[in-house]
Amino acid sequence: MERKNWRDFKLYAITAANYHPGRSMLDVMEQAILGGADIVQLRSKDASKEEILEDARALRELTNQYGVPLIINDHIDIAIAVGADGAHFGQDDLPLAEARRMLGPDAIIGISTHSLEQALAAERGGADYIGVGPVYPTGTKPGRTAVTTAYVREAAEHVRIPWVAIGGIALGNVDEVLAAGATRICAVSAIVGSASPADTCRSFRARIDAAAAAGAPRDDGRLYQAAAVEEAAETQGGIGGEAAAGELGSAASAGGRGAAGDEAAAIDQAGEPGPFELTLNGRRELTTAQSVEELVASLGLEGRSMVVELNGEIIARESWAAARLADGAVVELVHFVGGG
Ligand SMILES: Cc1ncc(COP(=O)(O)OP(=O)(O)O)c(N)n1
Ligand SMILES: Cc1nc(C(=O)O)sc1CCOP(=O)(O)O
Ligand SMILES: [Mg+2]
Repeated sequence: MERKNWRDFKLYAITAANYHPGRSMLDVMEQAILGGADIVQLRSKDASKEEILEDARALRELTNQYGVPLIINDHIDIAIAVGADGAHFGQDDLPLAEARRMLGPDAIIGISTHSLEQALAAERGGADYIGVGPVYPTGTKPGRTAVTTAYVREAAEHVRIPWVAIGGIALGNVDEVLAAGATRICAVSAIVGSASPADTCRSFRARIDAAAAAGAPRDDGRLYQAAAVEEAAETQGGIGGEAAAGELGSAASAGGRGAAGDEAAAIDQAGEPGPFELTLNGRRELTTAQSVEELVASLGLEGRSMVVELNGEIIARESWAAARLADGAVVELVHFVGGG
């Protein structure tokens, strides 16, 4: 499995067995990876060292299978023993220089930070990435003071190494964190405690990608958001008017594909709809959604002001249920956050 540069990670998933009783850690993390988590951390606070080692070995195998980096929280010896890609430390853990000496120059070393001062010290100290949080109060680390999106804004402005927002982040507030400048998101309970970690990760990825694309220029030189608003206004008589300049929009890579005739739903031999691949905002995704309406719902975006383009054509909202998705469909979603 080809590995991408770990620095390009967007969605960081962390284990927490207490959030998924009755489901195995490996199954939950595999679902998270399939949904788009592109870095994984083993964080185990209550298990014995032996159990953590066993989990670490199993997770190493799984992450190797998918070419996803594995980070071990707290236990540097276990990180070394299982050949993890790196380790994550807290402010009161091993000094960074010592961790580097033990793990070597190629290891990914992360450290939690709760203020800009700590972030800049981590940069100087040789951290490869930092955690920025907890952005919101969270039951996963109860009693910690939330740093709020104010620290996210500071990190966006001043931190030069990769950083990831963490703490109380869920689909209901992730847009706010992205609007504050985060480009990478880490979630524990929202992912592993979800009924469908894969769908939740897909939804996170769609929001992260959407925020990233909002300011990116298209091939035609226009901003995605501006172009989508203009095109929607032309096609739908003004839906784009719902979005105000400067709002967080979402969009996708350029280019539609295929004709409307390709849009029949994928049905497997047994007559059951099976997962198939589409390109969603420039990313190849697996989905079982059979229509635009189902896709929007699977991303947790129902009720949002949104423009949908399918294979190069804008689909009016009243046609979402009828607009069938098929293998190879190219979908671009532009949703608008806030009003006025
Ligand atoms: C990505 C990421 N950020 C922060 C943390 C928290 O680590 P730490 O401060 O060591 O606290 P515990 O996780 O050990 O309770 C993290 N694990 N991952
Ligand atoms: C493990 C951890 N570290 C944090 C930090 O700010 O350093 S916040 C946090 C908990 C994240 O879990 P959830 O996504 O369930 O809120
Ligand atoms: Mg720790």
